[in-house]
Amino acid sequence: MLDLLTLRLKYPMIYTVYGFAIFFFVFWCGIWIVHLIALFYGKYRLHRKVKPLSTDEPYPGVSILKPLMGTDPHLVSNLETFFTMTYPMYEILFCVEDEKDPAVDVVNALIAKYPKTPSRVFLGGSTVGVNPKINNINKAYEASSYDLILISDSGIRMKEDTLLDMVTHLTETTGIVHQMPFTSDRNGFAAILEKVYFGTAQSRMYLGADFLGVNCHTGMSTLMRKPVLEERGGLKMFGCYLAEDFFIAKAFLDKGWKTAISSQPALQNSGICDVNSFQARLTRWAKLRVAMLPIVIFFEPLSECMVIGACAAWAASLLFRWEPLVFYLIHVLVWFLCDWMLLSIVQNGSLPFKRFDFIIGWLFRECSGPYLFLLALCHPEIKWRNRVFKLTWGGIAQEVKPRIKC
Ligand SMILES: CCCCCCCC/C=C\CCCCCCCC(=O)N[C@@H](CO)[C@H](O)/C=C/CCCCCCCCCCCCC
Ligand SMILES: O=c1ccn([C@@H]2O[C@H](COP(=O)(O)OP(=O)(O)O[C@H]3OC[C@@H](O)[C@H](O)[C@H]3O)[C@@H](O)[C@H]2O)c(=O)[nH]1
Repeated sequence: MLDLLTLRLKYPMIYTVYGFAIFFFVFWCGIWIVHLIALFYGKYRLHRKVKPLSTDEPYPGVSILKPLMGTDPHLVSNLETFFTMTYPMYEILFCVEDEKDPAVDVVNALIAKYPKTPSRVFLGGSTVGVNPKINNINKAYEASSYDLILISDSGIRMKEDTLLDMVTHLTETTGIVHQMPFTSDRNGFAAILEKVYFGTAQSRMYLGADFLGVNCHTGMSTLMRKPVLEERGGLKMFGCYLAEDFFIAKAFLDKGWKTAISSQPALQNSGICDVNSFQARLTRWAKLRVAMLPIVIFFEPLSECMVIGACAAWAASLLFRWEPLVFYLIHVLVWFLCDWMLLSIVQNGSLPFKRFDFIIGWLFRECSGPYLFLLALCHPEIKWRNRVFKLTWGGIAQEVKPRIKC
């Protein structure tokens, strides 16, 4: 009788343990496929020579929306790159919420310096939702002259041909072309950390997602078709989300449009570059992802090198009797080498730091990543610039001291 009871308890336990081991091992194999996709697809897709559009058609005009809030030591030179692009037909619409913001003087000086580039300033914003970026740019969006809208955050730097590169990727079936987040070359440990993160962990998932058509649209530099947005009621309809980028792309995908990354990654070049604000930003983004897609609570930590390595080492020791420590160390080493290759592909040129800096930056990122994610889960309130928000499941945002109902 006792034996029968022991057997009844023992077998489900064994099945469960082996079930977990098989799941971890299969997931680990899946992650290596994502590594391979990112390496091959990144090599094939990024940094292609920009081809001019066919001479039969005129270049489509682009309205560039620049939400600004405050200044930093790089703001002038970053904004200046928007005036020196070679694209033939575009306008720049600067948006500043607070009329006393020092960014207003910066913008006015640049407009005076480049009188031939059509540009305007929109002050005061308009309260169409809770998302302060949407509130800031909606007036300019409504006043924009062209059917293509480029939303470009304040810290973004453009090359002369970046806009052309984005427009050439906008095929007949593509509704949105976005730049994969990356960074320009800056000095200091925080800059290394940012480059390592965006060029490895994030690029891997971003390239994997773009290859498989999964929505990973990040709105720091994104070109979209205004008529499609208009069909959905305009930009203001997305003001109730903090992750407006994700929901805009979802609206396009639901309507049958494709989204695509451009060949040049986004050069983030904010003059504020420190470890704390970088980590706060990653934590904020993680909170957005968790609220929009709760399944990432489980999968995102598992996609981290150190976590999946440990799970797979345990699984391999159980399933195949492989030595777990050796397995784990080889796993970390190969992951590290793949990340180095991926970063070199995304950078497409010499890196502004030594290999030793990469090792330190990479170890710091890989060890802090799971901790930051845990922090995001424990403190779901979101602080963005001078406001605090909370998100309900599904991604609808509420300001903690609400100014408008959404
Ligand atoms: C075996 C495959 C396992 C897949 C595990 C997926 C775990 C997700 C891990 C990392 C997420 C990186 C996502 C890309 C960048 C997102 C940056 C971001 O958070 N941006 C927000 C702010 O601008 C924005 O609102 C969010 C945009 C989209 C978020 C989408 C998250 C899901 C991405 C899933 C990627 C799956 C890749 C699949 C490859 C097989
Ligand atoms: O209160 C604000 C906050 C931000 N912004 C503007 O919004 C842009 C992005 O702001 P930050 O650089 O602080 O934030 P992030 O880089 O994290 O933004 C990113 O994540 C959240 C998404 O909604 C954004 O689309 C994406 O760009 C900047 O151009 C900034 O000037 C405002 O206009 N008002």
